[in-house]
Amino acid sequence: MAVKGLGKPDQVYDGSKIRVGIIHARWNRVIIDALVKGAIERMASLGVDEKNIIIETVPGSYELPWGTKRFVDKQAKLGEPLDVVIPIGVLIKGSTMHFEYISDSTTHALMSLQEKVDMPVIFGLLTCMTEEQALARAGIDEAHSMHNHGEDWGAAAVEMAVKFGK
Ligand SMILES: O=c1[nH]c(NC[C@H](O)[C@H](O)[C@H](O)CO)c([N+](=O)[O-])c(=O)[nH]1
Repeated sequence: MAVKGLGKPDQVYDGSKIRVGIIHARWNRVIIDALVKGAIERMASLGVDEKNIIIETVPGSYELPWGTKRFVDKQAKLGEPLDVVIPIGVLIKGSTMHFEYISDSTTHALMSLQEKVDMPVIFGLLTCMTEEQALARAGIDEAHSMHNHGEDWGAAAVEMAVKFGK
């Protein structure tokens, strides 16, 4: 019996009235693009209009917290406020401690950002020890051994925006 992973939603949420921001890093781009595609496809399947999915990018995962804050502010100023935002980044362990410092600091910053922007900030940061782990979690490894985690993030975004929206 599969234990790990996102369980079935308690109901199917209608995303037709929400606006979602996706802000993604550009490091490890092949994996990023698969995750973003998975999130968009899942949100579209839940009724989110593709014109209500706004995409922004930053250089790397370390820039996600500040970039997300400014992205949310910019959309509000444009009169097109977001209901939820999905920062997406892929960190892959290298031979230094860079990975650990960025993973830890970015995770904490994204968690606390929710209070500042007063909206759900979905955790779309993959922190992987190997490239194979990252490919698998984007659903693009040879064996297709895992589902695309971007789909889970898209589903979480719709649920959190619909359930707890302002
Ligand atoms: O998004 C990532 N940024 C990475 N570094 C760049 C970092 O996020 C910043 O963009 C950079 O330090 C400039 O601030 C990564 N590594 O270093 O391995 C990585 O794996 N993923």
